[in-house]
Amino acid sequence: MRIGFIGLGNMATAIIGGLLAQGIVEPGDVIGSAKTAATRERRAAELGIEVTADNAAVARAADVLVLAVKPVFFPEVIAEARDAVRDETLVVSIAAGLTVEVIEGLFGRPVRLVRCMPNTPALVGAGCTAVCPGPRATADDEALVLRLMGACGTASVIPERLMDAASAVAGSSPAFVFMFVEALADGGVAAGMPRAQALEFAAQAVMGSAKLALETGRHPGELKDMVCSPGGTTIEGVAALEAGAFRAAVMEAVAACVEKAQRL
Ligand SMILES: NC(=O)C1=CN([C@@H]2O[C@H](COP(=O)(O)OP(=O)(O)OC[C@H]3O[C@@H](n4cnc5c(N)ncnc54)[C@H](OP(=O)(O)O)[C@@H]3O)[C@@H](O)[C@H]2O)C=CC1
Ligand SMILES: O=C(O)[C@@H]1CCC=N1
Repeated sequence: MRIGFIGLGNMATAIIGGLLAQGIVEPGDVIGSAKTAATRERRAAELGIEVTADNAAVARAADVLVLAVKPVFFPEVIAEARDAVRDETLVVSIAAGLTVEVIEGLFGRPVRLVRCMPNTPALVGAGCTAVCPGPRATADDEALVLRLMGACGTASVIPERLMDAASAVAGSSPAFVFMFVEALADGGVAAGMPRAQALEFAAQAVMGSAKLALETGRHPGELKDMVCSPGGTTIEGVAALEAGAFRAAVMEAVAACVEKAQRL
């Protein structure tokens, strides 16, 4: 099975890196295209994959064709690739906001299409991918995408009406988490910690907290309460976050992402 990627940016690279690290594919199984020679050369060197400037060549070579350019470039890359997409080619879109109907409209004919919303932790096998099979995708197509993306973390089928929400909560949220990690570390540095140590402690605490929530299944409020000793230090920090409208800011960030996806 050959997997083709049109677009070799941040997300495609995270998926390819994850698939290679998990041993799901070999570098020779992957072909990709990018706009600039600089990106093509960098990805070929980093990942050992075949690269080309020719999007149609990627579509011709691929059993699974992943469309991994920004939504605004979908019309032009699909125009270049569509004649090379065969009836048996499985097309996977990872674009935010673009519905199955819109993508099929760009192909001008029915295609076997699965929409996915992955995130960059796929690179280290800890991704979270929402999967939405289009009407012409078969049960085998769905199973294949779940197997591929599941190898890079978790992968779950969701209805298309929830894809914009999943795009925010899974796709975009790593950016918010990294901002939080950076801010935690800044606070540690302000209190005298060396930068590298503060970053390591902050990232490890975030990872451990996520693991605790996932593995215990306990409500995050209960887990928060377990940290707040009566009259202790943590509740002072919780009060400071509430004064800064921390949770409202996070909810507004999710809503802003959803709104933007609906406009794409
Ligand atoms: N980044 C993320 O965390 C996530 C992104 N996504 C989705 O993934 C898609 C890609 O996003 P992201 O990886 O962040 O974007 P990037 O900007 O990092 O990468 C886009 C890639 O597309 C290439 N490209 C642009 N035009 C063409 C073209 N005409 N033919 C071939 N390749 C082209 C670019 O090439 P070059 O480098 O040469 O300019 C680049 O390699 C988007 O649709 C986004 O919604 C989904 C989930 C998470
Ligand atoms: O910012 C974006 O548009 C993409 C989609 C989800 C994460 N990154």
